[in-house]
Amino acid sequence: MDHFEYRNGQLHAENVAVADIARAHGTPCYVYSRATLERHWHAFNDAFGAQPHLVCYAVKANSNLAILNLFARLGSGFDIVSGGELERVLRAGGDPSKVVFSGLGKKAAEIRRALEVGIRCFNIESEAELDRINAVAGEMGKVASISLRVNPDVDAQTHPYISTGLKENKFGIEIGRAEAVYLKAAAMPHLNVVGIDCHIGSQLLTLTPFMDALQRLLALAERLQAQGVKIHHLDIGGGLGVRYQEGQAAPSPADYMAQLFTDERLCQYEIFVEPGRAIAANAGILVTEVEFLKLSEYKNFAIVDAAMNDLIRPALYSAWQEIIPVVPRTEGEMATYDIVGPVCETSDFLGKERDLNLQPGDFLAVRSAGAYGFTMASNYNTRPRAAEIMVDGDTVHVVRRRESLDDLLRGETILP
Ligand SMILES: Cc1ncc(COP(=O)(O)O)c(C=O)c1O
Ligand SMILES: N[C@@H](CCCC[NH3+])C(=O)O
Repeated sequence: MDHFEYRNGQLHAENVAVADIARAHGTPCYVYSRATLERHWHAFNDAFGAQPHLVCYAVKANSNLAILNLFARLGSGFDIVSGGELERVLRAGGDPSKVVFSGLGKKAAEIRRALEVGIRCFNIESEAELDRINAVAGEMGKVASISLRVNPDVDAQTHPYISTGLKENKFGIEIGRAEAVYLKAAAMPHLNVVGIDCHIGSQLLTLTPFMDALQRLLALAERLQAQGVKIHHLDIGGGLGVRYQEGQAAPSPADYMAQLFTDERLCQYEIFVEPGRAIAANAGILVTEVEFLKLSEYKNFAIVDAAMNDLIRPALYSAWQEIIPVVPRTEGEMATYDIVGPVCETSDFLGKERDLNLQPGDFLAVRSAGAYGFTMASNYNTRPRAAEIMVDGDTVHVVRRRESLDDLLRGETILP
């Protein structure tokens, strides 16, 4: 259970009772395990053995500075999608020369800043972006290292909202056009072609789509090399899924790499990988308190103090995440509840039809909440965002305090 385990009748995060954290720091709060985060990062890094590679942690999954700093200390690279994420990486002590910049709407100012600090590579998503990066680099008297994010038209077999590698998706450059665009890029004075990039989607539980995409990338790389465009690295993106639910099977990073490297052509390139969820999801929980129980003959609701503004995945993708009691009751009855928040939307639920033995005041933990939890949180209904807490062995660190109402209202003005 990844450093979140029941001991002495209650849930622990590493060596600390989660109920003690909830009482000391209030709910809702996110609780992360340092040991789990580091173990997951190493699982990716070690899966490569002696193969030249760079693990570029996808910052969007969980961008808390303390987490980025842990990975920076391990020598990690980072996959960013905005100037904001770049500043986070820098502030956390990340090495800009290990940063790849993805995303399809890079603004000139963001490109300028990335060139100024010397990132490793821009993953370019359109021909227009090629022109913009060439122009900005030219103004600065620099040469930008680039790869094209290729859209291989492969079905990632995941939720349609997080599939990115089909030709109808907005991402990347259609693979049929890629060769022509590469030749154009290679001729631009302020661009240096260094790699090929691809990211077909998130929460993939089978390896076949990754293999299909890889075959297309390798074939493209061969065609480009034959035309004198030197390809140094292949960036295979992120996307490896995790087990959210009992009975789900997710390939490990080691399984994933073993499968990819069955094609030996891969060994001639440096391999970049951009995992987010597979590193962070099961390293975090969202802890919430039951405020009220609302019972009827049709339906039981447990109204809790976390809501869709804290964790939007259930509302947005009908995502299923396990919900467990922090201190399981030894007396009383199980009942079937929808676990809902206080937000004024019917889609505001964390889980539906869960069998739990509950009383008001109980703490619940939503598991697998370390990725795309806090980073997707909002202030909807003028709700302050939750605290983020990192457990490191016996020690509890508040790595982001709960927002205050002052934080929330800052910057707004009324008319004179
Ligand atoms: C370009 C890119 N790289 C990496 C990731 C990280 O994906 P995941 O969290 O599924 O590993 C994403 C998000 O899907 C992405 O868009
Ligand atoms: N936000 C999504 C994943 C999207 C990945 C970003 N490209 C999730 O919570 O599952």
